[in-house]
Amino acid sequence: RTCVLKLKQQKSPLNKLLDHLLRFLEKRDPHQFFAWPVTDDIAPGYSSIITKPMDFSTIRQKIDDSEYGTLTEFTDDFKLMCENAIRYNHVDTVYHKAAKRLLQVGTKHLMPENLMRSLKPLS
Ligand SMILES: COc1ccc(Br)cc1-c1nc(N)nc2[nH]cnc12
Repeated sequence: RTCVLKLKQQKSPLNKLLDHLLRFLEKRDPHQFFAWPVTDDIAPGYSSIITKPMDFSTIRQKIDDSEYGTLTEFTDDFKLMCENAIRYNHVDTVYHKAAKRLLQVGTKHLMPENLMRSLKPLS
């Protein structure tokens, strides 16, 4: 029985990379605004304005369920998460500003030439 369990836990190279990238991106959200789904209690009317919610815990679950076939699908969810906060929150809020900064830092490190930098220690 244990051998089957071990096989299941074997991570694919893509999942190892996405795991590494997620941890890197989560570190740039010190206030944990993006750690969990935004609720209507936290942000009135959020669910009627933001039709495709996304957060780091959902991204984590999708990695663990091998739902990402490519890096682009992961990057799209990361950008969606940031853009939701940029759209819902006014420009002068801490959430709008945090989302813009996270998006800028994240896209920089998700570019191919910079990806190699974070890939090297993994190889
Ligand atoms: C999970 O969301 C939060 C958690 C704790 C706190 Br304090 C704020 C938020 C939050 N609030 C708003 N208005 N917009 C967001 N976009 C992403 N996070 C948020």
